[in-house]
Amino acid sequence: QFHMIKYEDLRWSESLGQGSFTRIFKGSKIDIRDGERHVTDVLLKELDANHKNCWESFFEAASLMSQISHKHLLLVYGISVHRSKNVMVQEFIKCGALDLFLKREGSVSVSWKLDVAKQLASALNFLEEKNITHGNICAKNLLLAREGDASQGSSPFIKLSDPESIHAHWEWLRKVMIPWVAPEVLEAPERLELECDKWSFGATLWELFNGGQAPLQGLDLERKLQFYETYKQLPSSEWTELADLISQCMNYQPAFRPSCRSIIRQLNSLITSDYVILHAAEPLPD
Ligand SMILES: N#Cc1ccc(Nc2nc(N)cc(-n3cnc(CCO)c3)n2)cc1
Repeated sequence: QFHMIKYEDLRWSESLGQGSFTRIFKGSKIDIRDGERHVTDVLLKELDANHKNCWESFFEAASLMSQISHKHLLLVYGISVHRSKNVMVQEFIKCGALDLFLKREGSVSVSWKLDVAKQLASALNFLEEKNITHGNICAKNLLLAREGDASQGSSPFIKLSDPESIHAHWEWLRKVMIPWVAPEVLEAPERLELECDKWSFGATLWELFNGGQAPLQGLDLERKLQFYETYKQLPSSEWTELADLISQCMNYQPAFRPSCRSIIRQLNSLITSDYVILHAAEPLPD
C-alpha cells in the first residue's frame, strides 16, 4: 500500500529537528522519467531504529493518508527501508510546522487564523466523509505551504501531516498528548473514533489563537491527568463565540461534539463577525 523508493535515489541534506520518535531532514529524491533525471525536494522522516517495533504502526498511519488525496493533506511519495533505517518520503512543505511559525510570527491577523482553521476543518470534513480518523491533530502537525501575508490577512495554505504517533498503543505517549488526545482515548486507545479528531481540533484552535503556545504548557503529567479527571476546559478566549466553538469541540461526551459541517458553519459566522474587523492585526503578545 506504499510506493517503495530505492535508498540510493535519496539524498539527505540538513537536519530539521525531530518529531516524537522521528528525525526529519530536508532532502531530495531522484527519478528517471522518460529518460530524464528529475530531482524533487523532499522531507525525509526517519524512524528511530530503537522504535523499530512500532514502525508498522508508523507506516500504517501514514499509508492511511496516502490512499486518499486532498489539497490540505500532505502528499507522501513513499517509503524507503534500508538496513535498520525506515524512512518516509514526503513532499517538502515550504514553511514548515505551524506551531513554530506562530511562535516566531507573534502577530498574525484574526482573519488569517480563521482561514487556517477553515482549511483544517475542510480536511477533517474530507476525512470524516471517508470515515478516516487522523488521531493526531495539533498545530505541530499542520504544515504551512504558503505563509500569506499574516498581518494583511492574505491567505495562508496549510497541509495536514501524517499522524505519526497516535497509533502506537503506548499509554505514556497518549498521556504526553494531553490535551490534544480526547479523554476517552486516553484509557482506551481502541476508542479512537472520528469524534476524537473534533476534540483535537478544539485544542488546535486554542493553539492557533494563543500564538502557538501549547495548551496546559508547564503542567506536569499529574496536573494534566487531573485536568481530564475534573472535566476542565482550556482557558477561554474573550471572544465568546470562539470560546463556545472550542468548548463544543472539547466536550467530554464524544457524541455531543459538533459535526464538521457545523464546525465549518460556525467558523463562517466567526469570519463575518465584527470581532474580525476590530482585531485586524493582533497586537504582539506582551
Ligand atoms: N526552517 C524550516 C523548515 C522546516 C521544515 C520544512 N518543511 C517540512 N515539510 C514537511 N513535509 C514536514 C515538515 N515538518 C516539520 N516538522 C515536522 C514534525 C512535526 O510534524 C514535520 N517540514 C520547511 C522549512
